[in-house]
Amino acid sequence: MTRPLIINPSILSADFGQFAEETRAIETAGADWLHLDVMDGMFVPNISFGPGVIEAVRKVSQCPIDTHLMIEAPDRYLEAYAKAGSDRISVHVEACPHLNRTLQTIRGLGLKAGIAINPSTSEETLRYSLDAADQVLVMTVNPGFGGQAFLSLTLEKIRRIRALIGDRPIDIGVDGGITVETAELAARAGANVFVAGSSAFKGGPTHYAGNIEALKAAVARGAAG
Ligand SMILES: O=C(CO)[C@H](O)[C@H](O)COP(=O)(O)O
Repeated sequence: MTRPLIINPSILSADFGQFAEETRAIETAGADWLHLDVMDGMFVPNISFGPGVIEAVRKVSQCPIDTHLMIEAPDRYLEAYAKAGSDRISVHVEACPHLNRTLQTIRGLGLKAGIAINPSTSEETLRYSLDAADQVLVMTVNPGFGGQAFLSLTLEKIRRIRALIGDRPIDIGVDGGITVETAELAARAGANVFVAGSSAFKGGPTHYAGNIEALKAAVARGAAG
């Protein structure tokens, strides 16, 4: 099944001192969704922000908000991130012993449910939860920090996940080290949602439209094979 190609800038790479302006600028530049990276200093070795920031983004943007919880025991916070204005929430397979239940809870809150998977985790961990998911978010770096290099070993995994999904209406996102070059490779492998931090925000607001246009052209080339 063909899914729409989505450019999903990660707010982690925005200038936090100009948060509202940055959010508006990246949306005006052509962002399809906005990706909000929540880090707890436990599941990943970095701390980012909590529901207050999602609420602030919701106030200034019409874009779908794609919240990525890089946290331990995410069930504790699903309601808070839903209330804050998320449209989609992804949790890590590595942080959810009862993944199917967690995904059902997210859907029960009226949101799309996503499963994020680390580079060293097998795609087999997804098999029995796919029917409860709307998205698989393939980490193409080890999560925790922006600006890392794309791990090419994940391309084969994207292809395997695409096969595992079959014709179910599930998006495959890629997250980490997404540039014009790696976005094209990931699209060719079967991804259709592209989280871009550094490459979307590089050069400041006057470059955002050009950055997003270049990413859109790259993923269209990749998807065309
Ligand atoms: O989840 C993430 C890191 O864990 C981010 O989404 C990632 O930071 C994207 O940034 P970049 O495009 O610079 O790699």
